Amino acid sequence: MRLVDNFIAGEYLASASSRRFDKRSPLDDRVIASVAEAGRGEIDAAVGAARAALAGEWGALTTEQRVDLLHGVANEITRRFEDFVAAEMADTGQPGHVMRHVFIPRGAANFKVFADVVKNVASESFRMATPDGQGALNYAIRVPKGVIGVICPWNAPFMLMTWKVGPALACGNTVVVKPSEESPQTAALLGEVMNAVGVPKGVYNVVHGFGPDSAGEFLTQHPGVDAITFTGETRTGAAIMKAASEGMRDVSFELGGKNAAIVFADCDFDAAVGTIFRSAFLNTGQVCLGTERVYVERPIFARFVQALKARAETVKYGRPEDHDADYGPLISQAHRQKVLSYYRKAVEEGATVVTGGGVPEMPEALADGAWVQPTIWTGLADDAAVVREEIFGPCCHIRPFDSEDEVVGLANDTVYGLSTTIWTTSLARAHRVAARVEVGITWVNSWFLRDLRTPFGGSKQSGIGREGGVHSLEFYTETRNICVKL
Ligand SMILES: NC(=O)C1=CN([C@@H]2O[C@H](COP(=O)(O)OP(=O)(O)OC[C@H]3O[C@@H](n4cnc5c(N)ncnc54)[C@H](O)[C@@H]3O)[C@@H](O)[C@H]2O)C=CC1
Ligand SMILES: O=C(O)/C=C/C=C(\O)C(=O)O
Repeated sequence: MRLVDNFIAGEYLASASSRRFDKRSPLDDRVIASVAEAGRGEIDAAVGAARAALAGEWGALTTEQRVDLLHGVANEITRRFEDFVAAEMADTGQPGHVMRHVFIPRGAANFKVFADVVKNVASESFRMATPDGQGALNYAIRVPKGVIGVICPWNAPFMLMTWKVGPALACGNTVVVKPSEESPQTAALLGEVMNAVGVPKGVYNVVHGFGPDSAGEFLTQHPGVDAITFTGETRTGAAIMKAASEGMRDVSFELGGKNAAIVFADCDFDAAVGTIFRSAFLNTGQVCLGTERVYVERPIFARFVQALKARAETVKYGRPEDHDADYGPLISQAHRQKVLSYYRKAVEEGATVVTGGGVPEMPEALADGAWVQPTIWTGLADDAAVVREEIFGPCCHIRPFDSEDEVVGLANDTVYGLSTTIWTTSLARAHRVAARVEVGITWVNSWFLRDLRTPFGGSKQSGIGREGGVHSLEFYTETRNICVKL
């Protein structure tokens, strides 16, 4: 069993209270790690180390020196690639090929891309007229915000954590990261990378624990934290926003979703089925950008339901290291209870269960894991809880529609607004519908194609702010204007 400790000022430390919690494997519920739970003392120490680093060596680096260090971090992640893959597979139980091709390379890219953004971004300037005719020159400078509190979820832990830490450090901030209690290992491992590359002590700190009355709450309430970036549940975002209002700290939130796929009859049918299969079931449905509502134009509705069902019934359950396996367990027994409660509710609400709806038969060694079947429903009312609430599991409801106006209304009939996918071969319709759907991110004839320079974030209750490319600079720096009389 692994010991996972806090990482504060460049050192791995247990907590002064000696409190630890167990991390269990999603595959079979075995305890795989004992994690130090940070108390208020550790949060004070981590925030203090982060403040000291700002005032010390880190704060004195030039942009070019910082950029070089962050390229070094990316290269060291790549050198330690298999260690990160192993740590993430252990925490999440998800297939190795997803770690190798998506989540861990993205972690390295998150450092490289934002280092390059910061190196190449221009600052704005305006020459103005003055009564004496000489004029004045305004120019803006960007300064780091300070100490950033980084609160992360468990579903793609390394990718989502570095998506925040990369730009925060590129902009010259320091960070205190609170990974999810369900996925502590890759954030801890990144401390070794920081030390190996020579990132000054205190720039990157990690504190472990839970949310309320634990490390998450202590960190977000800490007055030494200048801004908070968070990915996770909308309700948690509301609690963090309250904490951030003390001291008027800025927040950047990526929250829940109930994302729609809109499939028109003129679509490339096989591409739509194949990609919606991935968007509903990749990572066992635990992707905030994933699809839980599918709207299909009536002429192809029945064929689409049958094709997605056939595809869902081909998933191969297994351990992350099984080359054949493309489908893992949910993150935890607690999350499984939540997802299964929606499986039951769907039936109570009158759904037709097209496929799944329960727990698969697993071999004895995996019988205690958090496995659930990929599940498809039809026939639910638009106001059913299963159609309205984020489940965050491998499931979707498919409903027919008859017109463009109708489907836009259905897609927008939600408190969420994270992402959508539109499937059509009509260019005009794609542009028209994309402009009307109230979400931060729309993919046409695709899903999860990520260019890290683009604005990323949610509308309505799916988030606050945009990150990505120069948009990240808006959150991770403060812009100051300097006006020089000529
Ligand atoms: N949009 C997304 O990317 C994600 C959405 N979710 C949603 O959240 C649900 C529950 O997953 P959780 O990990 O429990 O999400 P969560 O929002 O409860 O937790 C995310 C992070 O926030 C921390 N946290 C929780 N309460 C806090 C508080 N009061 N103050 C400070 N930090 C706090 C947690 O310890 C964790 O690190 C999922 O079922 C799903 O619906 C979860 C993960 C990602
Ligand atoms: O690609 C990104 O930067 C973020 C993706 C977000 C998720 O996959 C998620 O939160 O589930």
